[in-house]
Amino acid sequence: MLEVGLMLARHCDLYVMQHGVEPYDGESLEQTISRSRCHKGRLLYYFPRQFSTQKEDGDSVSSWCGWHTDHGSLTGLTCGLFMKNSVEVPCPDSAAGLYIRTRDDRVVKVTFGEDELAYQIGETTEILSRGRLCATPHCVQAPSGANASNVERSTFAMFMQPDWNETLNFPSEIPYHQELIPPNGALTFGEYSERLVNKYYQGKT
Ligand SMILES: O=C(O)CCC(=O)C(=O)O
Ligand SMILES: [Fe+2]
Repeated sequence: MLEVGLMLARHCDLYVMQHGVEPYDGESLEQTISRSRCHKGRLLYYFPRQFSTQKEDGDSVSSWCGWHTDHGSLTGLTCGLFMKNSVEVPCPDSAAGLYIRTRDDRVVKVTFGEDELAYQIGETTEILSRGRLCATPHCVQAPSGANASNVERSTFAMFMQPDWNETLNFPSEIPYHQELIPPNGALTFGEYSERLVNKYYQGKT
């Protein structure tokens, strides 16, 4: 997944340069990802919907995981695996699964097979590419209907991100989290991540 992610990162760099951003002063996505030892692989597990404590989300598109963007560089994903009572089952509801919001504001269901990988752009890439690449808003919908009971979902996500100690030079114009960036625009990815976590969980900056 990392190997393919690096190939994609190379294309992202070319795209960004073609769109008028100079070779990033050593901040190429490919190089940043390739020298990082800070990627995170996570096996994600979504409980059957009837165990959800959130009642208000009903049948919404984000009933399993709310709309968000990932904060790293690139996220690699495998397709969701659905299980019922410990046995793999076909997805019982064609509306269930991962959704993204496109640049032109359409909500699109992401479909890909078990021998394929999907990649999403993270916020750090949006910021460092001066907005030429956009972080991918996404959410996950739980299955509904008679056959959805006891159905759980698992998938694997690899969050590719800069090294904790990598200094990132943030541009003066950034689309979000502006208040987290010091006047000289320089923060390590670790400092940036900690500021983000404080912002989300304690309302501190
Ligand atoms: O489960 C998925 O397909 C997406 C997971 C996700 O968005 C995340 O963990 O950040
Ligand atoms: Fe995500």
